[in-house]
Amino acid sequence: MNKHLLSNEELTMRLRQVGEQRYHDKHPYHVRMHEGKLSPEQLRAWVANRFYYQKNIPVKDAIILSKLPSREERRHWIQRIVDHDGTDGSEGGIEAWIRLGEAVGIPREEMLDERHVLPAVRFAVDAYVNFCRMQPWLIAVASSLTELFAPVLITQRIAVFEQLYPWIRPEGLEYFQARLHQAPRDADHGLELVLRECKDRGEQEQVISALHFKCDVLWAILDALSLAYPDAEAQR
Ligand SMILES: O=C(O)c1cc(C(=O)O)c2c(n1)C(=O)C(=O)c1cc(C(=O)O)[nH]c1-2
Repeated sequence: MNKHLLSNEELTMRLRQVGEQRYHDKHPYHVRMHEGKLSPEQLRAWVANRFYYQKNIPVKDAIILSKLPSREERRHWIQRIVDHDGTDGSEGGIEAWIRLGEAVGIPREEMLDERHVLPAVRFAVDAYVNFCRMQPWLIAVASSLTELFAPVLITQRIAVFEQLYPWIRPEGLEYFQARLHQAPRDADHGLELVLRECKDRGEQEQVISALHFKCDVLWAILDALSLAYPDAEAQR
């Protein structure tokens, strides 16, 4: 059995492999979204359900914040909460996602009252928050590393929405534009912490498993959407 401590390069490669194999861009629902094949109803369902993920991100980041061992790391991490919850004069990601909802035709109150949120989406997102609640901070931080893979995908998504879904009002894309600089910054910090703090091979394997778990959360959200909003061809 090969139990040596992985080098930073090796660990980074193992983490990237998890994304290459299991990130949600490979899910059929997501593939169809990026091929321009989702119906307006399917796209609205994705936006309304992803809102439950978005609104819980700062909650799980507050949980991680409370566990971080140093002032320096908390100073860094708190920015994630500000990015989503906003501050005076800058509304933040949750508001931007509500506007994305409006831009695809979902009234604000329908986003806020969660009427479109599927039970399995709720369970998947709650599992992510609870994972971060229960696990040591290093493992919780590692579960956020799907953000390593998000910038490429979000860059594509902006172009896809503009070109293949021209009925989406352009102001809806502001959320994704903001993530283009927030996500790489967050991913770099998360990866730096993981590489620096993993002390043995056991911990290294645990952070890889945490990323695996997180990919499963994102995958399960899309499984739920596929079941509730099947393709027109599949219904025939
Ligand atoms: O649209 C996407 O594909 C996507 C993916 C992810 C991700 O990989 O978890 C995040 C986001 N967006 C995102 O907007 C976001 O704020 C975010 C925070 C986190 C996290 O786990 O802390 N992931 C993601």
